[in-house]
Amino acid sequence: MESHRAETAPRQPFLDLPPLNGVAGTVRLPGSKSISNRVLLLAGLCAGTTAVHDLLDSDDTRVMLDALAALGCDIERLGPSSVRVQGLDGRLRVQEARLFLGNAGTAMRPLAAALAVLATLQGGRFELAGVARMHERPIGDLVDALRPLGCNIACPGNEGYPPLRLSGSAGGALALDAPVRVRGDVSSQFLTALLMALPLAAAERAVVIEVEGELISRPYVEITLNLLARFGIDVRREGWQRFTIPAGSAYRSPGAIHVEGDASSASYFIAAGAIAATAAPLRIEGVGADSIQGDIHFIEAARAMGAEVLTGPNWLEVQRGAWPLRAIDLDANHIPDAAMTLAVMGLYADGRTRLHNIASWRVKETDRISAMATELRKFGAMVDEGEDWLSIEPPSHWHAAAIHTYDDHRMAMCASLAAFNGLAGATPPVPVRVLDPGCVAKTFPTYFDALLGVATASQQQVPVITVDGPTASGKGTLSSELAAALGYHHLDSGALYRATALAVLEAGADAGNEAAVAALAARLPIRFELQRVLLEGIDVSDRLREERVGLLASQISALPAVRAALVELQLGFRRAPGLVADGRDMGTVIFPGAALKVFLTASAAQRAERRHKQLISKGISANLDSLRADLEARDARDMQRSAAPLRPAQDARLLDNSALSIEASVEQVLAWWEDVQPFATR
Ligand SMILES: O=C(O)C1=C[C@@H](OP(=O)(O)O)[C@@H](O)[C@H](O)C1
Ligand SMILES: C=C(OP(=O)(O)O)C(=O)O
Repeated sequence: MESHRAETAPRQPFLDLPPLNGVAGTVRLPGSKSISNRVLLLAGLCAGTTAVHDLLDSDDTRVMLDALAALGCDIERLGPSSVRVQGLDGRLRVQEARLFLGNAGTAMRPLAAALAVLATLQGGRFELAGVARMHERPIGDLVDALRPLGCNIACPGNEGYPPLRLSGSAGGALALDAPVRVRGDVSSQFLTALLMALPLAAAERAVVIEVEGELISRPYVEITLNLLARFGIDVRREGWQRFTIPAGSAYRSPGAIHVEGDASSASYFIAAGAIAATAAPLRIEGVGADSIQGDIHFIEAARAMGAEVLTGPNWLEVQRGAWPLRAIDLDANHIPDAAMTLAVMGLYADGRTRLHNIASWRVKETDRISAMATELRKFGAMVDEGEDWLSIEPPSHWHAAAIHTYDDHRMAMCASLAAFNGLAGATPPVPVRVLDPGCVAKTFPTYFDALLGVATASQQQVPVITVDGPTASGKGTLSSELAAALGYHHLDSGALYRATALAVLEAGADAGNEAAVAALAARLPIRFELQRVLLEGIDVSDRLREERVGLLASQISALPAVRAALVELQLGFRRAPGLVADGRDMGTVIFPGAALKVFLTASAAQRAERRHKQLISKGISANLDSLRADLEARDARDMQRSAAPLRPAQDARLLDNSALSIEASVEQVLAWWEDVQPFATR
């Protein structure tokens, strides 16, 4: 399943968040999942083309886009978050397709209904499947609503659950004389699905849908009605029980449509603001009080807990009000997704927070009542659960915990909010390990970047791993692999010296003038981006590897004033979630308090051989003996220089990788890293 994930989501098996102590700045929300998938499907069904702007790019929308493409819709990318969809005008262009819909309820349910209706009227065979959890999420109430209309639907796995097989032959008809009856107490998506599918059969007659029993998650049906209206379908609603699609209804493209930011995704930042925006409000852009999404009402719950929220057109500003937060008792049926965020806010409250009427949590990405109870207890909270409720009392003593996320994006995003525990008085503040952080790909692939873009941590709390060692010991490769495995930043301090050397060469400065070189170092306009080094915005990664640059770097790095000039710059790389710093004096001088220090060595013969291979593979001829002599001379110079000589820190762990593969070295360091972590692995 992970292979289907949006590549912008984290890939590592866990992400350790250090204790966070504030939030500030502005965050821009990704598009709403619920709006994106509805708009895509409606654009696919209607006549004409629809340009969709600010579309969410995530696993859930990708499966919808792929499904529409498989059904023969032309989809043109207009930009990073815009597409143009050529609709099918209600006529099947493809008679057979197998659609993989991941774990997207907003794709599975509406597509099932639309394709069941179209296959019955026009003929066709369609198979709809998803990930294993999707096959445990009920769809029986929708199947039971469609079968009496004459739709042929098989559930080859378990009755009432996906996968589904939908089939029909051309010239079929739907039995629509009696109202279509659907239950609404398990998921509102079944009603939504019928409301989007049945306009396809309402050209000549009105279609009536009646809800049996209670309808849950009602605001999502409002999103549906709102968007149907944008596409030319004016549904008449009588309470929440009866919906009439008027005779003569036909989908009409609005031409262009803009997707609001996701109000459920906003909840994590509203919570972060309520907990940690103490100096100035956190600004959240993309959604405002006039949103058509029901989860905007999360604001009221957050206010009840103490948040100060200002709203405007398409923006929110959130600041801490009451502190600790006030515990609340809330019927959260209207905000099933965002209410999970309230459970985590409960960790910061002045008593017991109780959420009820949330039975649907049990049939979503995971059994969310049970998952939330299990995981929040790991922090030390007292949590009780019932069939349709959850109550949370904050920890009296916080524990560092490794949180299982159950392939549920919201569990991962919620867990991250526990990293503010220092503000709740945790002593010491504890880090939070989020297992499988990549599951946020479902609706918010860049969530952790967004959070860490506005969250602050005290530098002392940000973990550092240092990797020092002689030239060609492989510390660069080891460090970048470690950083990737942990989702940490990487400081290649050697590159700073090389970049300074390049700057000296470019400026034609006198390399012997220590003060002049130090002045250049102090103003170095350097940036690291995706494994590339930029100097004044220009990619100089390859030039930094040039021989003359390396030689000069080695020379100027012996100058104390140059080393001093680069200290601040290096310290600045210590940012959440953590840092892997490689060089020659990382553990001894720059980060003497690092939680883990590695001193990497390999025999001179091995290192010379590696460098030789590297050069030969680039088509550069090289002599093994002279390479080895150069290396040994460089070692001697590095070890004997007076300013920060190359030597292991007293508390460094030595790793001789002469006979180790890169993977084995990475594994060894990760094992050492685990040794110094406070997480109890359960
Ligand atoms: O229609 C929608 O877009 C949704 C409806 C809700 O589901 P239920 O109606 O199953 O509660 C919600 O949880 C889901 O994330 C999105
Ligand atoms: C319940 C959710 O998703 P789905 O659309 O798959 O039902 C959710 O996003 O929290």
